[in-house]
Amino acid sequence: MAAPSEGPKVLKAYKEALATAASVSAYAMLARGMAREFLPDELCAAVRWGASLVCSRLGAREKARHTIIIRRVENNHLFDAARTYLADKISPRTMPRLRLSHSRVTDESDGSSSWCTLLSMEDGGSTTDNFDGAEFRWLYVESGGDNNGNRDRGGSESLELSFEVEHADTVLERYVPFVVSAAEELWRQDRALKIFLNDGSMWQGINHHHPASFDTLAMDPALKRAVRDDLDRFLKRRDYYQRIGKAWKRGYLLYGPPGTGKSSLIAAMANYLRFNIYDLDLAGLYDNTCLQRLLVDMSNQSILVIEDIDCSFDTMSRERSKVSESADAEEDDDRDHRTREEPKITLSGLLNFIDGLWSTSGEERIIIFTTNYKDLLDPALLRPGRMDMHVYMGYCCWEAFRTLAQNYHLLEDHPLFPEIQELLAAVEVTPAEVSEMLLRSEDPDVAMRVLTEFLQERSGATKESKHKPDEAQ
Ligand SMILES: Nc1ncnc2c1ncn2[C@@H]1O[C@H](COP(=O)(O)OP(=O)(O)OP(=O)(O)O)[C@@H](O)[C@H]1O
Repeated sequence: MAAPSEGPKVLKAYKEALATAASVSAYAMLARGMAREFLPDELCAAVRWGASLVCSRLGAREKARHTIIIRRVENNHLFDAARTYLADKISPRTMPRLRLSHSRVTDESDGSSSWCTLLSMEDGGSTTDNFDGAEFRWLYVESGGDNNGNRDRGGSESLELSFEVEHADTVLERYVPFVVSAAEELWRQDRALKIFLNDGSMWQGINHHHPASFDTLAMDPALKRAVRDDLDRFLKRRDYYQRIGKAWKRGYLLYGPPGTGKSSLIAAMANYLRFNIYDLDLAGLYDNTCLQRLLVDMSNQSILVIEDIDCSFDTMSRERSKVSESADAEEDDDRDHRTREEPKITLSGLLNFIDGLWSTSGEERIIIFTTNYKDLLDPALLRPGRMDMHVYMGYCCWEAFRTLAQNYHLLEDHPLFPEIQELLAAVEVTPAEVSEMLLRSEDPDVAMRVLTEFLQERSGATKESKHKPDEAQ
């Protein structure tokens, strides 16, 4: 610290320093102004180049960044995809200002709507994303609109994606496709599922809230894994199907006795994939034109289900002759006329039709046939390459029972388990029958006893304990 006598000297030196600094900056401003005025553009550019060279030698040069602008304009799917993708990246924890909107979204396939909540950035907000070792920076920019930020009145919105120039190839070839597919996956997870039933040649949709999932499905664990893995592979194979020139579709034949979970498996697949279900009733169809219209009206990412395929074509013929008889009695109109003709839809016709139509229009389609009697099926359906996977839904095995015990009573273990395991190995009961027994009581002990007695009865074993008053239910 300076001594008191030195005070005035220090003050003077300080004032001189200030004056010097002021004059240096004044000279610098003057020099910049003069350079702009008097130096030719070429010389200025050369000076800038020289300066950047010095900087780069010193390692201080910033790498050149390029920017791609994605504007919000009608039909620019990419803007919506990027916004959805970013909504999943940004968080009120890390960003001080965010916008939250709650809007009604209309499903184009059937006109129904649902509500959706979306976080987005404010004007000037930015976030950084890392992909394959490259850093991508997103900036949200708004311009125009009225003073209340109403962009409907002439304003515009865009997302600016900037990156170091060395990543220019990555951005278009890999990063943008990645953003789009991530957004599509988020949309898929968010959307409310629907099940469509055909009323003649029109689909009628209702919300599909079936709770079945692969976790709650009682079936052989290895088979369950195989089905799930097959679906995963199918989803990832867009490019593969394109390369081999085949429609991006997959066929499953589910067979087994009634009550073994074929419908539950379909619901679990739909929930897993987030695909809508189109449950086709062939008996309601008059001819190929109806069928064609229904198939064309299906959206992508959907499952076409034809249940009890072994009797569908018989039923169709029966329905047709029934209508024919009544039409004979009442006498003709146009529709009656058609009903007198022979059935126009055959199984192989249907299959060829699906192959043809789906290879030219839709993608990501699954077709599922179910039957209780595989032996009765038309060989056209069993031909190699026709249905990609045959899934046998069988009687309740021990592993399947464990799933049901967990579903209904959260039971991992129970003193009656060993006996139930032995009985299940000896008798044929469907998961539907076991479920029904488990639902008889909310008390796990009682439910286990009820099931044991049921199984004993089935196996014809003597059940002494059943007649004891305290155990009887
Ligand atoms: N494998 C299973 N896992 C879980 N629950 C099952 C299973 N199988 C049957 N259930 C129960 O039984 C009910 C009827 O089963 P589901 O309709 O899925 O059988 P299905 O094989 O399709 O019968 P159907 O051939 O008669 O159409 C289901 O709602 C479910 O509660």
